Amino acid sequence: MSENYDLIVIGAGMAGVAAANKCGAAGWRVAIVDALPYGGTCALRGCDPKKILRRGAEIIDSARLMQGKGIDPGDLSINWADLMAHKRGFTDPVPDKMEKGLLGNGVETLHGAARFTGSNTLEVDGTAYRSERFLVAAGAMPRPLSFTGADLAIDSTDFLNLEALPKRVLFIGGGFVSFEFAHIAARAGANPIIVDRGARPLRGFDPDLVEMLIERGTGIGVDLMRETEIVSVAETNGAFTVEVKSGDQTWTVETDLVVHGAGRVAALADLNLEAAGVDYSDKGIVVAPHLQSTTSSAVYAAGDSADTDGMPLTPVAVIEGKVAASNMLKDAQAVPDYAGIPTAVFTVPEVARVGMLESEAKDAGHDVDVRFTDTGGWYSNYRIGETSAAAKVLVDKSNGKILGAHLFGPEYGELINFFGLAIKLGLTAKQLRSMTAAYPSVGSDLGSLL
Ligand SMILES: Cc1cc2nc3c(=O)[nH]c(=O)nc-3n(C[C@H](O)[C@H](O)[C@H](O)COP(=O)(O)OP(=O)(O)OC[C@H]3O[C@@H](n4cnc5c(N)ncnc54)[C@H](O)[C@@H]3O)c2cc1C
Ligand SMILES: NC(=O)c1ccc[n+]([C@@H]2O[C@H](COP(=O)([O-])OP(=O)(O)OC[C@H]3O[C@@H](n4cnc5c(N)ncnc54)[C@H](O)[C@@H]3O)[C@@H](O)[C@H]2O)c1
Repeated sequence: MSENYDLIVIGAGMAGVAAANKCGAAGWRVAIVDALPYGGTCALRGCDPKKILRRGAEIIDSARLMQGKGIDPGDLSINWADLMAHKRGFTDPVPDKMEKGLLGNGVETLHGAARFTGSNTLEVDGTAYRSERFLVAAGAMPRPLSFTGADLAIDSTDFLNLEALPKRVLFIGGGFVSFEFAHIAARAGANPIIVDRGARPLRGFDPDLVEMLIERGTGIGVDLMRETEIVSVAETNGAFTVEVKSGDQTWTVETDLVVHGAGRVAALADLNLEAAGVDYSDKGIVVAPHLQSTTSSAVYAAGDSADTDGMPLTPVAVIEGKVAASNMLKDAQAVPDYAGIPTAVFTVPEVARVGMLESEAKDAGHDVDVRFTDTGGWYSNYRIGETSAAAKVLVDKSNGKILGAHLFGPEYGELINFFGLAIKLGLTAKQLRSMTAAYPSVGSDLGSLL
């Protein structure tokens, strides 16, 4: 057994690295361990590579929107292999860079799968370690699916590494992963189908704007089957027959690829948390609001593997990693501030949200002024040929404060950040409207939305 550490961090993703760097820089003896190359989901298998592929889709879409308006898209197309190489130009250097950054902060970097052996001990591929504290930042993994042939579906990581994109692609689930990837696939020449068991996909987003997104998707060839369950998947000669069921009707869909977009669960199964006396569920480690395990004082958790009020998103993972680190360093009980954290589904165009949904605001008893605007005809959309765009801003009538903002349109994934800041600072709609934006920028539409 090696000597005592102040902290061992499990998982070198956004949450783990933020915490390890902070505690290492503060002079603690810190080690971090990952079973995979350093970088975690966001940088290697999620947000960043996804948005590089999306760039290809944006260019195709932008050119098509300008057809007959001075641009001839001709046979403009995505070269999938080259786009993938462009993606690897970003992802390949990440593990080295991240490890160097950690070493620079005095953090020891370990490689292998960690597994608890007691409340203050764990082993990494057979080597034992002891620490005063642990931060579990192990992230999430695709939810195990139980229908026959579920193992024939590839996951989001596999999709982001595809060497070639086949023509027919079926996505299981109507969430972030399926919508984002289907929008990329359609612009790359595929015919995507999204199969969702619910009546309303992207449930965390404004239903009116999601319906506009679905209609926009239909226009580019993204099909959606609602209230439809997957019964089974079977493979014959490299193609797949997917049996689906809606109500009492059952039918089959032929496809070349099946992609898992049916949600993710905390990646805790291999950690042997029972040995450390740590309570957990599919949502993550059960923690107090200050991110300490409710059943083991030596263990903290952050990011996708912590069961908190924060959504499983990168900005949340970073905030939680930093707050957990600060609480451990100071023996304090600070609570992460989740106010005003925006989220976007990076379809083309994107749908974005910050703060409350209209239904949440009304259920919470707010007297809500719902300011809905169809911005499809506005200058900023006319300029680029987009006709499908809208915004819904929720203002509390009692004090003028912004309760929520919901946007669907090009560049609105940037515009949403202004609303996030306004909600975090508790600004009123009038105060936000007092901002002067560069003109003509999408930011200059803000005043008119309020
Ligand atoms: C396809 C996709 C796209 C996404 N796009 C976005 C986006 O655009 N914006 C956004 O905000 N969020 C996005 N997300 C979510 C975001 O990636 C996650 O919320 C974020 O990366 C979580 O960070 P984390 O540090 O909690 O976990 P992770 O980054 O997943 O890191 C966990 C690490 O722990 C390691 N690990 C697990 N178990 C062990 C063990 N036993 N021993 C050693 N190491 C272990 C794993 O190998 C992994 O590297 C996306 C997710 C996916 C899947
Ligand atoms: N842009 C982003 O921020 C971004 C992008 C991708 C992923 N993520 C994160 O990753 C998480 C996982 O994403 P996701 O898209 O896999 O999940 P999700 O939770 O967004 O959506 C899953 C969907 O699958 C449906 N579903 C579940 N089981 C099903 C089944 N058997 N058959 C048919 N439909 C089924 C659900 O009803 C739901 O609509 C997200 O919650 C998000 O936090 C974020």
